[in-house]
Amino acid sequence: MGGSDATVAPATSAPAVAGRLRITEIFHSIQGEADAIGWPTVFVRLTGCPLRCVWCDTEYAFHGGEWRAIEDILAEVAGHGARHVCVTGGEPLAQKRCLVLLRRLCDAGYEVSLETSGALDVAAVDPRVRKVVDLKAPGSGEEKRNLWSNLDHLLPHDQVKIVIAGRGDYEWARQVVAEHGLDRRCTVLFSPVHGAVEPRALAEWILEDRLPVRFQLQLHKLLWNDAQGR
Ligand SMILES: C[S@@+](CC[C@H](N)C(=O)[O-])C[C@H]1O[C@@H](n2cnc3c(N)ncnc32)[C@H](O)[C@@H]1O
Ligand SMILES: Nc1nc2[nH]cc(C(=O)O)c2c(=O)[nH]1
Ligand code: SF4
Ligand SMILES: [Mg+2]
Repeated sequence: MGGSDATVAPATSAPAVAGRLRITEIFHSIQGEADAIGWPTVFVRLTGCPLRCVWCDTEYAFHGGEWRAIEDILAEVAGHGARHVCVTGGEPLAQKRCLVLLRRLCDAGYEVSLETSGALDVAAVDPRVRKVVDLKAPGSGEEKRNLWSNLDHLLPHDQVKIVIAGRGDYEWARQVVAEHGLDRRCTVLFSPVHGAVEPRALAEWILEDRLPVRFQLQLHKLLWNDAQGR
């Protein structure tokens, strides 16, 4: 085999302990967003995010968390007994090993979705994962972070989500959808920033303009109005 250097293990046989991720929380709830809305789902929330969207509802995931081995995460997920798993954050793709977690979850047979900011490259995400890729509108304060090449990696089961803080964001989003033919690539979701724009106003703008996009509300906030968004 020629593998005389015992300190260099091939990546595929690296012990589980080397595959740690920083995790804020793992919890079981109703999926409140995107295509899998309504399904009982286990959420794996990875710690840390390089963005600072002004309306972010998950600032508690920016810092802290606990380093956990992938095997340990998989065991806790399994213990909840759900078919759907959502990997979110923070920004999950900011931790490289997130790609391994996603692959392992798919291998284990779960329906896996990934919530991502659209600022990090999604090219290496397992194609079995349903990617929910945000495009950050100007009202987020993070428009400059959009990685437009991510649009080239969208599969029909993926979704693009634009979270809208007002009429200006809506007009930006309408133009982006048209310019990039987004509705021909995958489902496009428009979601109001919780508490910032009247959901009915956004619904009526979409109807008035006959936009080929899907309106969504964060169902968990209607159900629980929990500051931690469960
Ligand atoms: C907390 S983020 C975590 C994943 C990733 N960082 C991202 O931005 O997609 C999950 C989703 O919640 C959305 N979100 C965060 N704060 C929100 C708010 N105040 N109102 C509506 N959606 C919000 C984000 O836009 C994103 O689609
Ligand atoms: N119930 C519930 N559904 C969600 N879908 C996406 C979430 C997220 O924070 O990414 C989320 C969340 O925080 N809670
Ligand atoms: S990218 Fe996601 S987690 Fe990061 S600040 Fe924006 S909404 Fe919050
Ligand atoms: Mg949330």
